[in-house]
Amino acid sequence: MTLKTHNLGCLKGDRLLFSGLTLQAEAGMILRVAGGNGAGKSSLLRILAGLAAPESGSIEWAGRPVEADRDGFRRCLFYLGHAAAAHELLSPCENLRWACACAGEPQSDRNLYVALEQVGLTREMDMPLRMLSQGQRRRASLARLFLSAQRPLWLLDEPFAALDVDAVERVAQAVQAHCARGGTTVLTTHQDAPFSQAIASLDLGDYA
Ligand SMILES: Nc1ncnc2c1ncn2[C@@H]1O[C@H](COP(=O)(O)OP(=O)(O)OP(=O)(O)O)[C@@H](O)[C@H]1O
Repeated sequence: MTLKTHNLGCLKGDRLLFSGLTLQAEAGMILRVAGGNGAGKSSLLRILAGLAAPESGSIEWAGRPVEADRDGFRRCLFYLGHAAAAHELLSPCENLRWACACAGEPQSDRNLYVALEQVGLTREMDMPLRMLSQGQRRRASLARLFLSAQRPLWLLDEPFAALDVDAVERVAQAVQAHCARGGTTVLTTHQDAPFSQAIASLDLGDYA
């Protein structure tokens, strides 16, 4: 399924971050949104996820305007924000259980364990989040990638931030596997995207 935007514009305060943004991300595609600090990458992903309204323009998913079926669109997407929506006093396992339940996808203990295993967090899975390093916290939020195969559209804001080489590799593989099964991924990253295949790229600076 394809995600398209037409002439999207984003205004923050009195600053037009970008305008006239027309993009197309098809099934099987990884689209990297690039741009300097403050260019509006997170703002764009929040707009694509339906968490903020654009100043202008429109968004289409699978050939239909997203406003035509907001709930259906929401069920198709997995959005990973820059800052983790997680509780400091809960463990990675508890946070993951809670996040999946809130998304309407309660998971078995076994599934939670396997997802946390994928991000190398089984030793820390029952420790309060506040006792974990930044990279371990990021791994904890990324565990949801491994429980989101059925959501065709992944919108990932800085998925590689704070991760070590091993975790970057695991996440890149998860994204590639998602696209190999026909999923679509739009992501932001400041580092060279560590994919073994060529990916599409869009520089927000071109729309400033
Ligand atoms: N409510 C607001 N009012 C005014 N400006 C805002 C508001 N929210 C965000 N901004 C500004 O919008 C700009 C874009 O922010 P955004 O987080 O989308 O950038 P980014 O490209 O993701 O940056 P980074 O690479 O640093 O994460 C920033 O300059 C930010 O200060």
